[in-house]
Amino acid sequence: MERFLKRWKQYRYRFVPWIALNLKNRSVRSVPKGERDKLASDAHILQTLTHLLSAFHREKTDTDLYSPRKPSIMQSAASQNLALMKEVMGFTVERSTSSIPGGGRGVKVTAGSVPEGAVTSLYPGLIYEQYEPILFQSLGNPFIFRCIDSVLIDGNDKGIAKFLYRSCHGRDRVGPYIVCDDTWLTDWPLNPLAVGQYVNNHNKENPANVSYQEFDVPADFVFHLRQYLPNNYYSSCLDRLDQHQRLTRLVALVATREIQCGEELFSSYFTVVH
Ligand SMILES: C[S@@+](CC[C@H](N)C(=O)[O-])C[C@H]1O[C@@H](n2cnc3c(N)ncnc32)[C@H](O)[C@@H]1O
Repeated sequence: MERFLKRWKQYRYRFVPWIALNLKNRSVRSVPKGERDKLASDAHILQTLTHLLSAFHREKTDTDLYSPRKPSIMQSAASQNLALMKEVMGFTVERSTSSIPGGGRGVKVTAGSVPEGAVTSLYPGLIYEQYEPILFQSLGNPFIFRCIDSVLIDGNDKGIAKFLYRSCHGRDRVGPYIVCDDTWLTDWPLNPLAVGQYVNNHNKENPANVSYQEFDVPADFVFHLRQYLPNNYYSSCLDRLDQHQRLTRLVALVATREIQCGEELFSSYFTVVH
């Protein structure tokens, strides 16, 4: 019994509500604690993001919030950034129908091939510290992701989650500057990496090919590139002395092997930390 309880506590269920109903699908990714959990180093993730987001910014078209967001402008800016992703990273990923029957949406590699250890996507959403209230947002919500340190990220693109993300996005503007991206809530994400919330859990026929990895964006990250980061905090900057001096939690989905064009990404919703 004691052994059972110990193992139980070691589990880190990434998506609690769905996993609770799907114990038959359970299989586990086992990781050692701390740095050794990392498939890609923090320096590699930071370098990838800086290169890619700098390319977006260099080629930026006028999609600023102050101007009305016309679908045609947003669509062309999103396609342009997808092309830049291919140029900078050598591959693209996009949301599409999952190959798993009844699996809803999934994410596929749509151009090039993903090398092992590459950042394939990011898990967007509003970040909650473990002591912050999330009960109402979590009801019937399959998009609440749990980090290894129990920080929660709500990546739902509908309902109250969408409303709260949008309102925090507006709240934290610094003058004309946007400090996070909210276009992942639309059909035209300006950061094409921000589709990790649609990655489905692996099954027998489709073993996992990506793995979640927490990454904290340093406080001195290039300020004008923050407009492409698809995460923001639920808590107000007024609760903290300087919102923009704090680390920003991201979750990267890192390739565990080379993934070819046309393949779907699959993760493991279960992780055991030793
Ligand atoms: C984080 S969401 C993933 C995106 C989701 N497929 C969608 O269409 O929005 C988690 C939900 O995806 C579905 N899902 C994930 N993995 C699955 C699998 N292997 N088989 C069937 N459904 C799956 C379940 O409905 C689960 O609640």
